[in-house]
Amino acid sequence: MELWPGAWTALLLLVLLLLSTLWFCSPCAKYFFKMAFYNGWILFLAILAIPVCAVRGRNVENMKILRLLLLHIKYLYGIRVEVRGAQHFPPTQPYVVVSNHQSSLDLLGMMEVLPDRCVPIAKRELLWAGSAGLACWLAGVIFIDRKRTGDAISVMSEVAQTLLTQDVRVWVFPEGTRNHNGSMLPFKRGAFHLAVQAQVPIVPIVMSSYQDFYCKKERRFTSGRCHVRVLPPVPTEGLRPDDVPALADRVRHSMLTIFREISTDGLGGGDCLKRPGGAGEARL
Ligand SMILES: CCCCC/C=C\C/C=C\CCCCCCCC(=O)SCCNC(=O)CCNC(=O)[C@H](O)C(C)(C)COP(=O)(O)OP(=O)(O)OC[C@H]1O[C@@H](n2cnc3c(N)ncnc32)[C@H](O)[C@@H]1OP(=O)(O)O
Ligand SMILES: CCCCCCCC/C=C\CCCCCCCC(=O)OC[C@@H](O)COP(=O)(O)O
Repeated sequence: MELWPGAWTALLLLVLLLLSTLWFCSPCAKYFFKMAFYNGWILFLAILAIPVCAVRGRNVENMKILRLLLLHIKYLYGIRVEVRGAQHFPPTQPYVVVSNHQSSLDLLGMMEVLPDRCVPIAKRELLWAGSAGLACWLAGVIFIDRKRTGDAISVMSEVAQTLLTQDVRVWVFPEGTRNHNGSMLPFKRGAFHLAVQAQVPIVPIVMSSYQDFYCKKERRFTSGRCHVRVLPPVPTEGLRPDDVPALADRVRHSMLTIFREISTDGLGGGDCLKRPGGAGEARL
């Protein structure tokens, strides 16, 4: 079917009008647009990053390129990221960073403080996230198969060696999955075993609750502020595998205390916690 040339313009204008009406009238539609753009923009940036990173091959130094490309996203979304405690990063030695994991938006806070030669540990599925997966692989992200505990543990043990021999730092989300419920899940112990095996310090990092600007359940995503707090390193020298459970509990407790302190409502309560009868209400 042939369309009158002006019809294309009219159609385009109609679509734009529809999209802008949705944007201004429906917070839910706005949420979906913003999330779609977030993922789409990262996939696009990854396409730009791949050829630049490929020159060096798989190399932790490529993480600097990803970081540089990702740092502006907070401005696009009107999110102010305020960092405190960056002086706590040990200047030279290897260490294990542990941080809370609320959403893929953690990338914004993470890029703000990511130390040099620091690689995140990620679920294997991310490797298949198109251009983003390839960019992560080129930047040395360590992938683990969460369905195979034995394999994941042996990857972590290899990482313990790499930390020391190649002078790298590792970033682990010890909750092991995203958690939107305004608290922290029990910590898995892989990061702590890793630090004890390598006898390197643990640097806890806490990102405040996103509840004032983001809620997946309510489909709400506005501008806002996120506090990122780097806590003093926790030494592991002299600790043995038997000490890992107590170490993990101690670190989680200190992180949860800070999370509640820096989150807007003073409790670190997630969006659903603010509503009577909300899904996470019983957790506090
Ligand atoms: C410019 C464009 C850019 C485009 C790119 C976009 C992004 C940019 C770049 C970078 C960002 C990438 C960031 C990606 C982040 C993705 C985040 C995630 O994927 S989080 C999910 C994956 N991570 C984790 O799961 C880490 C935490 N998990 C653990 O530590 C786990 O313990 C585990 C090692 C994975 C194993 O888990 P599993 O559930 O299978 O078992 P358990 O935890 O129950 O452990 C069983 C048992 O084993 C003990 N254990 C654990 N580890 C060890 C070890 N290393 N040595 C010895 N023993 C170990 C554990 O303690 C349990 O025993 P027990 O119960 O007795 O304590
Ligand atoms: C710190 C977050 C890193 C985010 C990287 C964003 C990449 C966005 C680009 C393409 C979008 C497709 C892939 C989406 C992957 C989202 C990454 C993420 O946040 O992983 C979650 C993982 O941890 C835990 O997984 P589950 O919560 O158990 O399911």
